[in-house]
Amino acid sequence: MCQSPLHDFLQRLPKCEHHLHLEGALSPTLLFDLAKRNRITLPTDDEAFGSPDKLHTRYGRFTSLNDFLHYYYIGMSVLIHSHDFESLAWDYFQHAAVDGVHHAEVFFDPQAHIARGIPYTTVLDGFQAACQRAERELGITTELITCFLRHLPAADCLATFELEHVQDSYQSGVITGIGLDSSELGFPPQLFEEMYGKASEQGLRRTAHAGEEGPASFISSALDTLGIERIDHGIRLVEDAELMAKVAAQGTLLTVCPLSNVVLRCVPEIKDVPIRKFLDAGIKFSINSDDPAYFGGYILDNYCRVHEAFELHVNEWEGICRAGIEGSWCGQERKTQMLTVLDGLMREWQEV
Ligand SMILES: Nc1ncnc2[nH]cnc12
Ligand SMILES: [Zn+2]
Repeated sequence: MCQSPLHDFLQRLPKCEHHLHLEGALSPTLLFDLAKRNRITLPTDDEAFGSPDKLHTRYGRFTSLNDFLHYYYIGMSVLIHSHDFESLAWDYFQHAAVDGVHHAEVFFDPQAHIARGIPYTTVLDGFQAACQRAERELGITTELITCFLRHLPAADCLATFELEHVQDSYQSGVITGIGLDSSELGFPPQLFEEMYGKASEQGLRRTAHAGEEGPASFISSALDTLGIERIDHGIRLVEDAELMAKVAAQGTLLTVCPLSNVVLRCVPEIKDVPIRKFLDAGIKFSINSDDPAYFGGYILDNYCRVHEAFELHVNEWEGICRAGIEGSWCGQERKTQMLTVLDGLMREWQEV
C-alpha cells in the first residue's frame, strides 16, 4: 500500500491488464508446494532453491532478462496437471481482483510445457477453468494469448502454432491472439514473419515483446514485419523520435511494465521508465505487472510506484485507464461497461 492520498482512487480505477505471463505469477510458496506434491526435484546446485524465502531473496537480485528467464523456466517445471495450471491462474486472478482489475488479457508459453511432455490441452484446460471461475466469482473478464519463445527456432514456433490442438483453440475462440516473448537480444522480430502472417490470415490478434532490452529498431520491425496491434514493453521507443511520433499517430498501445523494467535492469529506477515522455508525446500505454511473483508486485504496486515517481494528475490517470480499456481485445459492450465505471469514479472523485 502506498502513502499517496490517491491510493484509494488508484485501487478503484477499472484496470485492464494486458501484459501478464501466467507462469510469472508462480510464487515461491506455490512453486515449493507443487514441487512436493508432484515429486519434482528442484536444482540441488543452486542455494536459491533451498527454501521459498531463499528463492524470493534471489528474485530480488536479477541482473538481466536472461538471468530472470533461467529461474522462470525452472519454476514452471513444477506445473504438471491441469489443476496445477488452474491453481496458478486462480492465485493471479485473486490478486488482480483485489487490485481493481476488471479485465485481464493473459499470456502463457505453450512451447515451454509441450517440451516437458505436458500436453497443450492439459495446460489450456487448467487456465480456462481459472478464467471461467474468475468471471463467475470475481467478475473479471479474460482473454488468453499464446506466446511463442523467440529463443527457439522460428520453425519450432511455427510447428507449435500449427499443432492441431493449438489451431482448434484459435478456431474455437478460446485463444484470442499470439505474442512473442523470452530472450530478446539476438532474436529480432522479422524471424517470425511467416507465423505472424498466418495468424493475421486467421484473424488472430497479434502482439510482441519489443524494445524491452532490444533496440527501437525491433519495435519498428515488429510493427512492419509482424503487423502487431500492440507493443509489449516498448520502452526503448524513446530512442527514436520519428518512430515515437509514428506510434503516437497510429494510436498503437504499449503495455508498459515499470517494476519489471527496474528489476530486470532495463532502467535504473522507476523514474527512468519513460512515463512522462510517453504522456507528452501522446503515446497510448497501459501499466502492467509482467511476472508479479518474480518482480515484487502486482498491478496496483506498479500504479503506486508510477504515481510516487511521476505524481500524475487524476486526469492523466483517467487517460491511462481509458487507453487501456480502449486498447483491450474484448468486445465493445464490455469496453462500454468499464468506461461507465471509469466515468462514475471520475465524477465521484471530482465532487470530493
Ligand atoms: N519480461 C519478459 N520479457 C520477455 N519474456 C518474458 N517471459 C516472461 N516474462 C518476460
Ligand atoms: Zn512480458
